[in-house]
Amino acid sequence: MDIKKSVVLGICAVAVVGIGYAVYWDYLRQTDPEFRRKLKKTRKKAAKAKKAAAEESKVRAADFLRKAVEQVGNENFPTDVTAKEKYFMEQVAKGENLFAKGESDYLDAALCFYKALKVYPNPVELIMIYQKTIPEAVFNLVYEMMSIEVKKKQAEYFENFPPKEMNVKVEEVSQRSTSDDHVRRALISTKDFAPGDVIFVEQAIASALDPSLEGNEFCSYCLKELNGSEFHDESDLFGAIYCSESCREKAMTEYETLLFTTRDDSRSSKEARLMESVKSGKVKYPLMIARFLAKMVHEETQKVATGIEEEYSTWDHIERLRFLAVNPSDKESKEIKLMRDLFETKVPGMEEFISEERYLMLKGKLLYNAYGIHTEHNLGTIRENLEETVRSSQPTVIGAGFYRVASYLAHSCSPNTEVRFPDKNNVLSIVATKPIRTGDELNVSYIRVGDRDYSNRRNELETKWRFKCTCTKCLEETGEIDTIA
Ligand SMILES: C[S@@+](CC[C@H](N)C(=O)[O-])C[C@H]1O[C@@H](n2cnc3c(N)ncnc32)[C@H](O)[C@@H]1O
Repeated sequence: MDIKKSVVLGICAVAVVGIGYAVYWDYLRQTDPEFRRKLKKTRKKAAKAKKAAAEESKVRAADFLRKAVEQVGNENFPTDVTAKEKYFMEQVAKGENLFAKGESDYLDAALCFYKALKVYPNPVELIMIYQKTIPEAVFNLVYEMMSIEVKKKQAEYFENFPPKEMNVKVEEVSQRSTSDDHVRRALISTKDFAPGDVIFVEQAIASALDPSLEGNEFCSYCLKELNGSEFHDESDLFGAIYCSESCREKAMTEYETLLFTTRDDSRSSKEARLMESVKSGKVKYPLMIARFLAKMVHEETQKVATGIEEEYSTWDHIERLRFLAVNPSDKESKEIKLMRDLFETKVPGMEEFISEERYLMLKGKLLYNAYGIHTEHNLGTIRENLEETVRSSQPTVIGAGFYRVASYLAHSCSPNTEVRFPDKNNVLSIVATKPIRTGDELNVSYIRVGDRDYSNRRNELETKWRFKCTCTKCLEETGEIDTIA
């Protein structure tokens, strides 16, 4: 018998045995209930074991990834360029060798690629390269590590921010008032203070002068009054003036070059239209939003250029601030169009980032959280625009500023702290006005109190910040003091 035939016969014999066994099997299945029961049990057990094994390997992988992120977070990475390059090349080569070995080494391979990301100057670009060059399963593991890291960082936000030296922490407090119960975030003192003590000092994320003062006596960057010495920028066709060379330079680097350096000074230019809308609407927030967005772009480009990344970006800080929703109207649609037109030619893709939802959110956050910046000058003609609900206990303000930490301060008509601008610019100081103990909640007055009665004050607070003030002063005046435990 030749080999070919024997192979065919062999196959036939196996097939016959196979068919015979299948028939016998089917017969048992149909006729023997005990067999059927056992069979079902065995199948269930096998499926269960398979599921458990898959679960276990998933849990093991998740545990590996979590621990890996933790370990990488505590690692010291090289800082100088040559050492970074060397480390990067080593990790990438190691990762490639590992994934070539097969699935069992995918986790270790992913860890190498994740470590390489830590020293690469433009991580977003590298992720895009990974997506095209490494196996999908490994890429997904790298991606998973990145999202664990982001979630961990976000979850720890209020443990790391505000920094310890600011003497305050953000905590959730439950508000028991006569009208409603809700949880709100508040600033709690981490030290004792006497009246007059400065609790913290804070730089603005973005600020803007009242439009009537732009280009006129006040510094466009720090909002300080000029004392004769003005610094103009030749390329700025919109008349911003500065109190010092340093302010001019900062404005140029952070936002001005991006926003307003243009060869087109016609009234129809995008820049001119934005300024026209700010001035005619007598509102500060569009300029603040434009500056804020430009600053974000600057922050991102700096990150790529220097490889240095702050623990939390400005966007991370902003994201957490609460706000009141702004309903879209024609006015907002026009503002959004203006903003998109302005950015579209300057930063590709930015016009998509400025979605209606994002713009309204930013506007809501600014109006809800910003502080009016006051000076001691007698500026009787300058009044807060009614639409701009910036917080201020002073009747006159020269502009507004948006701050990361001070945003969390609650209101009281008889507050234990005060917002001050001691250098007569946009740098804010929170100063104790009463003795403060560690653990006390800090508050400021969102509105001018003076001799206004409680219903007048409550009206303003309810209209602008949608809460009913139940501070001791209000409760004393209303006689409600005993109704709150
Ligand atoms: C600018 S935010 C302050 C931070 C805010 N508490 C948070 O949770 O992020 C203003 C909002 O805080 C709340 N708030 C401030 N002072 C309050 C007070 N005395 N009583 C109740 N709610 C207050 C109100 O909801 C108000 O609209």
